[in-house]
Amino acid sequence: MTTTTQAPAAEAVQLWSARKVHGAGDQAVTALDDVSIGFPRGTFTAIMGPSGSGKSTLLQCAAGLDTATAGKVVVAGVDLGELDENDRTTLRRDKIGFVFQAFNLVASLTAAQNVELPVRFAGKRVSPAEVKAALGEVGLAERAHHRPGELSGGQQQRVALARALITRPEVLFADEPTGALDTTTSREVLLMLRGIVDRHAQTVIMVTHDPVAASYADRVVFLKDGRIADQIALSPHQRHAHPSLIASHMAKLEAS
Ligand SMILES: Nc1ncnc2c1ncn2[C@@H]1O[C@H](COP(=O)(O)OP(=O)(O)OP(=O)(O)O)[C@@H](O)[C@H]1O
Repeated sequence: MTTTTQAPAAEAVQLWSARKVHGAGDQAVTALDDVSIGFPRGTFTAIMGPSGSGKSTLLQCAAGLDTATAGKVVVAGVDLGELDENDRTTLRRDKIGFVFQAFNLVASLTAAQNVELPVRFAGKRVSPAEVKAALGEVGLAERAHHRPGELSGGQQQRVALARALITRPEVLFADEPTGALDTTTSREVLLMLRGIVDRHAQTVIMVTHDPVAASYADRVVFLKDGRIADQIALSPHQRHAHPSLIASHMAKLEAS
């Protein structure tokens, strides 16, 4: 894999003038329009914005699941534009964790076997102690042998979180991780995300429509029409307490 050192060490992910155009000709849609932003290591960023503002596109380009049409995306010091598809897949496997709204667990496997999967995919030996520790970290050590169907939605998302973190990724991308959960279980998952940032200096980038979910982050970035329209930094004592502040920024953005 080609490695470069363009990214300042402090940034886990950096976009420079990133542009993404879907389709061509009359059908062309500019989903990301000259976006430059850094995601410092050990921080939790929420990405919000109206429907169609480019949140998923930003996440997909930043995670190497899609390629920017122009500009540069650097993850863990590696310029994604310099990688071929194989190297991008390797980078995603080794450096990036994902959690999705739909959990995406394998129904026939136990919680422990689901958590082991990324290690197996990387062709590495699975350490039962590490799997146990990963499940312990999300409070599910006692549920290691349960299948997803025997777990609540919140517990399934916590297994997905343990699976995403077992490879100690440089960055964890979360796409509406609480979208399918009720208020109580959402809170458990958000506290867990907050905890891995605070305790393990994990970098988390989360797309959400929910101001309450966004209020667990250090920073909320608002997109509109493919551009960064606004940002708010939340100090530790402002967090959780200000979903209404975030909601009012969103309302202003949607009205403008
Ligand atoms: N594969 C695609 N082909 C064509 N247009 C696309 C494609 N993917 C996204 N778009 C368009 O790009 C723009 C940004 O889409 P994107 O999904 O990134 O927005 P979003 O903010 O995540 O939206 P939502 O909140 O509704 O999920 C939209 O206008 C969308 O229709």
